[in-house]
Amino acid sequence: MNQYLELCQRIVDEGVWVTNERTGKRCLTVINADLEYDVAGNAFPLITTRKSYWKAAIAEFLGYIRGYDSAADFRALGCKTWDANANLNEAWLQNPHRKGEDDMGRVYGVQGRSWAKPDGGHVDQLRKVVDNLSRGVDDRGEIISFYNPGEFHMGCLRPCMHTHNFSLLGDTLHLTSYQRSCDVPLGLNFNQVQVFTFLALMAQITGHKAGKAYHKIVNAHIYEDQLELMRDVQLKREPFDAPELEINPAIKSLEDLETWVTLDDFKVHNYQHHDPIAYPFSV
Ligand SMILES: Nc1nc(=O)c2c([nH]1)NC[C@@H]1CN(c3ccc(C(=O)N[C@@H](CCC(=O)O)C(=O)O)cc3)CN21
Ligand SMILES: O=c1ccn([C@H]2C[C@H](O)[C@@H](COP(=O)(O)O)O2)c(=O)[nH]1
Repeated sequence: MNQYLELCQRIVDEGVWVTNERTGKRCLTVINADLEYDVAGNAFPLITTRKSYWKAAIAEFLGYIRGYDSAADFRALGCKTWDANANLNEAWLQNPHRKGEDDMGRVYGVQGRSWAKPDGGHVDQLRKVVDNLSRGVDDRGEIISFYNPGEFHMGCLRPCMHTHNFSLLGDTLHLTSYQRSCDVPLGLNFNQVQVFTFLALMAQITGHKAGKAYHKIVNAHIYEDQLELMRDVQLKREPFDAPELEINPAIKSLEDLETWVTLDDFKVHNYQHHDPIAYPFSV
């Protein structure tokens, strides 16, 4: 929690104003942040200085694992976070590749599970990583990348957390995740949960101990309409200790994640938090 608050404070103290053309808003911005999560010690990186809707964050990631491309499928899992990008962004609404209501196009999970090959067919990046790790193999390329510049024009948003690189050291699995752009008040609250949970889940289904997750962020920003709430409300609060995440031990394979797993298979213990803060969202 302290590393999150330190990043927020650093943006407030040292951030530079940058105008963002896509949203038409100014963002207070810093470059480079390195966060670390102790998955072995189960210190779940939930924000405690406001109420965090962690279930929606896990639902969003489960949708990526399943390769979803429709905001309706995300809603059915319990997460509304793609409604705006799928249905309210003017540039995407006019894009000829948009297949209709709720379509997100070839983003995130679509690239992770079915990256189109130029010579035909598709690559299932996640399946390959799961298969290798399950056999105890780390070929130094256990990478799942959502970042496909050749198909940016076919999706509603370029992926922000774009690459996940797994590493096996002995019987312990580690994860390094890369993020190009980070809405610190809203997105990071979710992304911390997702990096942590992805490592915990992958260790569980490939039969390894979970180690550390390293989260590397390039452009970390606070939108102009979020700044006051962050500086004068959230940053004035004292954090509580980290809660713990419990994952149903019956989840044993990628097929389990693809088929029957729901948010009921995840529980958080000892989550003490301050009141909710409703930050404005930029489409
Ligand atoms: N500007 C922007 N920021 C983001 O963080 C973001 C995007 N766009 N577009 C794509 C996804 C969608 N994500 C989102 C979208 C909405 C919330 C959000 O509104 N969170 C609220 C309430 C969540 C709920 O009730 O489930 C929050 O208080 O955390 C969070 C992440 C993260 N990403
Ligand atoms: O997982 C996510 C997804 C998105 N974001 C934020 C970061 C930016 O504020 C916007 C994306 O805008 P771009 O113009 O494409 O950079 O969404 C996030 O923090 N986490």
